[in-house]
Amino acid sequence: MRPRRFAALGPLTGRIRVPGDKSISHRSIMLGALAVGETTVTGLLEGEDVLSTAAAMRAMGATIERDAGGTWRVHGVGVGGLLQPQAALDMGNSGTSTRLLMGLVASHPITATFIGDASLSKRPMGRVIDPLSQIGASFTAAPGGRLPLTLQGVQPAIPISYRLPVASAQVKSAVLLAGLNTAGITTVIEPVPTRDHSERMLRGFGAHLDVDVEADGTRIIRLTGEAELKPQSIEVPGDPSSAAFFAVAALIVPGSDLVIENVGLNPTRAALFDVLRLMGGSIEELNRRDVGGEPVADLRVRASVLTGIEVDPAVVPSMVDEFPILFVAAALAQGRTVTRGLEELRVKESDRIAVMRAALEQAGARVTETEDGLIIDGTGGEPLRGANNASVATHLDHRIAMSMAVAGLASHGGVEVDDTRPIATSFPVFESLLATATGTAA
Ligand SMILES: O=C(O)C1=C[C@@H](OP(=O)(O)O)[C@@H](O)[C@H](O)C1
Ligand SMILES: C=C(OP(=O)(O)O)C(=O)O
Repeated sequence: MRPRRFAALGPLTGRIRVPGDKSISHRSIMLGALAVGETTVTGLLEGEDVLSTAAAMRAMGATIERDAGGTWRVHGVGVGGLLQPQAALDMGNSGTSTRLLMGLVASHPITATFIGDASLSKRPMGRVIDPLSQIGASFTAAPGGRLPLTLQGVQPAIPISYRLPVASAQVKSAVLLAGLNTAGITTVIEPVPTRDHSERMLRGFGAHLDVDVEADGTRIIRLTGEAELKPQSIEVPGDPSSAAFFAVAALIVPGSDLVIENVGLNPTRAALFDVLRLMGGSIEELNRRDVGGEPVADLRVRASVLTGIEVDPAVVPSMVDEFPILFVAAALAQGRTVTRGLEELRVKESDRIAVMRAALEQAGARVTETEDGLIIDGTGGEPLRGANNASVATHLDHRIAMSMAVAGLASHGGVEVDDTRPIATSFPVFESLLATATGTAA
């Protein structure tokens, strides 16, 4: 454990740049590892989750290297060319690595064992075991469909048409990635749209993929299998899910005026910024442009008086990882914020509804937990009391650790986070950027 106390550090000012998008970074490595030739990636997130993906793709035959200038070079094996890994694939804390790689392995004639840390070993894998069993892969898993899990892939695999029972980009992506090495057309029917990086990037790498949108918004995604992927040169935009912590910190710490550069604003990801604006947050988009086929802007965020709102459950998939930090904003807002439709938060790195309720209460916020969300009565801009002497429990969850760190910045007594190590899974430079933005760097 590496505990740290976060207390008021003064306003956040100047300009910062957050690391590359985690979802796009995972996919850059995976698709590069399946292309024939050299894919180059700049701005890759060098967080533990993405490094777990890279290690696994190496173990299955790809060559993946970082040059001195920070560019990553991936030499792929070609679709169908993944090799049998010689040891268990350690996925660490990363759900995305596990579920997407299960999809890849499922349509190759290889067997792989997936292991992970205590948090990942509690997370449900049945949601990918189900469709991947339909294509013909077989599984032995710990009770409840959890890790450790051994997957025996199949060749030839059966092309399926699969309707997603949960709104999950990971499940969608697992099925599509399995479809890459499956003859025929693999179809995913997505009643509620989720992040579309897999679709964009599969097309970018030259796969044949069509998306039809029905009148009610259902998306029908068809991928033609036995694809030949062509190597790409990828520039990864900054991660909106990382920018979120600094955006909320700048809104709630009086006197802040911060520019966060190069933030990816794909509409399937960026709903937090819209919700914060609806609450009265001053978030301006500067220099809107395109980076690697994704919309990007610099965000200028100024301290603001926030007002509680009812968050429309329809936006949940477009900000699914941002609720912990939204709860912190709500705890400092004037009036009540109501969130619903968050049941998926209970199966992330921790049960993010229950864990944030406990942590925010400990810091002095007024919070009520419901089955599928939190109701928060904010302080109206007054700092929180702080967590006194007890540290808040983060349960190996990076987003809880960073959210409660930000809560500490807007508290009288500070907030001690019990373990800051998990922050390195998605945002290894979080603490150093915080020091930069608050002018407290050594
Ligand atoms: O596809 C992805 O890259 C991700 C999808 C989301 O998970 P679910 O698909 O399980 O909602 C998200 O929480 C995760 O951080 C990254
Ligand atoms: C849920 C997350 O990631 P993963 O599912 O990849 O562990 C996250 O980063 O908040």
